[in-house]
Amino acid sequence: MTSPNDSNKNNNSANNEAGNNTSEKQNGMLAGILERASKSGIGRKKSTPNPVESAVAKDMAEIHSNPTKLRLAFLGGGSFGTAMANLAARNGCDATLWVRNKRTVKAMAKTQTNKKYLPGYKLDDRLKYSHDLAATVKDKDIIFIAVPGLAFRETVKNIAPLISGQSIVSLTKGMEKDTFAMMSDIIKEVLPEVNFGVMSGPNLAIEIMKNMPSATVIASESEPLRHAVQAALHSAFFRVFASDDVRGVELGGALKNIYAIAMGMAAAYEVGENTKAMILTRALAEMSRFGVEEGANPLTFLGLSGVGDLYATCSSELSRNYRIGNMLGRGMSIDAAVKKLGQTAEGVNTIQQVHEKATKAGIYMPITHALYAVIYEDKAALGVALHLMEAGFRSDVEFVMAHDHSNAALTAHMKNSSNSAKDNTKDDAKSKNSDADK
Ligand SMILES: NC(=O)C1=CN([C@@H]2O[C@H](COP(=O)(O)OP(=O)(O)OC[C@H]3O[C@@H](n4cnc5c(N)ncnc54)[C@H](O)[C@@H]3O)[C@@H](O)[C@H]2O)C=CC1
Ligand SMILES: O=C(CO)COP(=O)(O)O
Repeated sequence: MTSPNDSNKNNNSANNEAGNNTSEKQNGMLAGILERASKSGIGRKKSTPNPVESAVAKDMAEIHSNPTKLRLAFLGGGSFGTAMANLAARNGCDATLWVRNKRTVKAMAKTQTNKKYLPGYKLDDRLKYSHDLAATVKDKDIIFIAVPGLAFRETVKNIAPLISGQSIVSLTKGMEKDTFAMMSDIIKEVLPEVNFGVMSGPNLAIEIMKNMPSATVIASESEPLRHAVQAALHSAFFRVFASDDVRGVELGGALKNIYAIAMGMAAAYEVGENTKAMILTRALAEMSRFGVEEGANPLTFLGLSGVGDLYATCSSELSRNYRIGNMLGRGMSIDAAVKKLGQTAEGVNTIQQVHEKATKAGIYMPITHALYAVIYEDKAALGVALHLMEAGFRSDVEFVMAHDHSNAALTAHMKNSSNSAKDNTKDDAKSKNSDADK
């Protein structure tokens, strides 16, 4: 199998002569960043297919022409697990949705709706429901997990003894509390032999239920798994794109929740479009900067799972994170806002994890730190926002362009000019005094 890296190498050598100047220029522009991303190897390394991968791989050609062969489990009966299971069932796959509560399962099977999380939306007749985890997971090709980040490890541990040849795909956009583990880290830790992927993108569940055209990204090192997920979920309403940057795609989905909270809060203050554009764009810079430190490819943040999801969640009241921010902006405490929402808002925990990690690692994340100060240190939002605006000179798009991002030279120059202006003023004053003395 040829990896995307191999084909890049071939293209590069074919274009070597003609493209020398351009490629030097690009190397200069991306100086160090791509190198750091590839050195850390996260999300870029191609592992040798393991026995689990071969379960999907061996049927790949058939799956492509006939996705109905796929047997899929969806764990987590909230809005997203239900929406994705429904898409798969509608595509004709053998799809089972596992929900932990027996009574809820009975009600869903009877009414073919998810009354609590997606009220009023009829689910496909072919979707099956179960509260029996072992029966749901057994003999499946792919297990999609859509439980909140805080319940992810427990869920993976519960299915671990049931895994024989299944692949796992995380749909969760969270981070584990205190460990800073992403969901793919948890899968690797608990089930090191298992073939896995993560799916993330601008996918507000209710819009998907309304058949509003949407797109997402499946990221995995395994090409067969990427294809199988595309075959399972792709439709005229829902496009599934592929990536091999697991870390970048997963971080995009988790980090954007922080900024959806910031934007919801800003909206409560009735900020203008310029302000929203500034927050969104500087959020993207922060996400990419953090991503690079974590071994992601910064260019992934320009895709659906980065800027795409950032835009969707920062602009919509359908986003639970946005709604939390809005309630905070209207003066509610974080505990009261979470209680009122009554659904998952991953950003509440992600702010804490990223604040802590960025502080320890010295990663410049001013918006995240500012939000943390407002939410968890009870600082006044307007004062914190003013402080952000008064921060020193920075460069634009410094996460992909090689800049001196502290702008040290310019800052020093400004300092010198202001010092010499002060000296001149002193000199003027001195000479005025001495004139007066005369
Ligand atoms: N709702 C959306 O539009 C999207 C959500 N996501 C992500 O999907 C994940 C799940 O979110 P939603 O479905 O929206 O959440 P939700 O708040 O709608 O539902 C969460 C579901 O998880 C279940 N659950 C909680 N703890 C559990 C445990 N220990 N074991 C088993 N089930 C448990 C709850 O009973 C509930 O059914 C989150 O990480 C979210 O960021 C991703 C894309 C879109
Ligand atoms: O991730 C989402 C859309 O892509 C859903 O966002 P919320 O979790 O903020 O509702």
